[in-house]
Amino acid sequence: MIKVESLTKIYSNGKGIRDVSFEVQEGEVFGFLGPNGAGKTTTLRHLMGFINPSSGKASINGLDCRKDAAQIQKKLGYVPGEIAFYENMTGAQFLTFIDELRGRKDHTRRAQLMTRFELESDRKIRKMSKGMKQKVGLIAAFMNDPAVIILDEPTSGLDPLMQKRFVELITLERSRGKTILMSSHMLDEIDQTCERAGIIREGEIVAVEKIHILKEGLLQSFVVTLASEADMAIIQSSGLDYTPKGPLIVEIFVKQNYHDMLRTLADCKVIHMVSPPQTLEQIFMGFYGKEHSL
Ligand SMILES: Nc1ncnc2c1ncn2[C@@H]1O[C@H](COP(=O)(O)OP(=O)(O)OP(=O)(O)O)[C@@H](O)[C@H]1O
Repeated sequence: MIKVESLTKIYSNGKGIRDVSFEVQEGEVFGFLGPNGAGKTTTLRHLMGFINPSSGKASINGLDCRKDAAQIQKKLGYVPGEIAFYENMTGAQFLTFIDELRGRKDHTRRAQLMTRFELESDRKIRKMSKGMKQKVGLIAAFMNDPAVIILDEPTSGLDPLMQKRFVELITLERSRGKTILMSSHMLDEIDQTCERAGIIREGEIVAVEKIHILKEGLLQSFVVTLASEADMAIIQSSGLDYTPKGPLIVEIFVKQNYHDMLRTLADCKVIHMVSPPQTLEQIFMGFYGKEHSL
């Protein structure tokens, strides 16, 4: 359905993407993960046909993303990373304008999406926060009910409740057989919505895998507060991978060997223990070792 083949774009400053290849199957929700500046937007803009590649190609449903850009853009739902609107329109006026451009008469879906995202549709766009504009962008992309949707960091600016509503929307659209490609720098979000993901780092794809396989490589950390120096000594002689974080605090890194950590901690008095949310960084560290962070 979506096919990216050896796509390369080198900007005049030498930055860009190199030899990027991946495929998204029909009906699949595919995550495109990478830190800021990794090349996500550049790749997605090629899919929209906005830029010429230095080499390689991209296609959607057999159509060439550059040559057949107009045809692709008409059918696709797209939320860009930086959304530019007609600032003097209200949210409702903008959405009506888009519907008119597309010749769409049935506004039921638009109304449902406005309710889902609790859009204050009478507010002028120039007076909207980043999160409010993001909601308008999401509604505009989904209201046409497109079969293929490309989302560039779709939840940036959204508060946790709206992020949850977004995840629910993707789950619903997935069950309706939509093909979705979404970029993110947050593992959690991709974990909740996608079956597979590609990871991009410094312009190059480093992995394309099912999410559960990516997570198997995850280096999970636990920050543990111990009661005494004697407990610290147990950790020090345990063979566990850890970093001291304070006089009686350690961060223990685990890669599937949870039982080793639990056995060691069973001999200690643990005052407090927390596992910070899993990050993209931890996947990289799991794959390449702690010295190769992002
Ligand atoms: N028009 C441009 N001219 C020159 N360099 C560019 C241009 N657009 C992007 N870059 C550079 O190409 C690299 C990839 O940028 P890109 O915006 O695709 O990354 P990204 O993964 O989407 O990151 P972000 O989440 O920060 O937008 C970065 O080093 C960026 O500075």
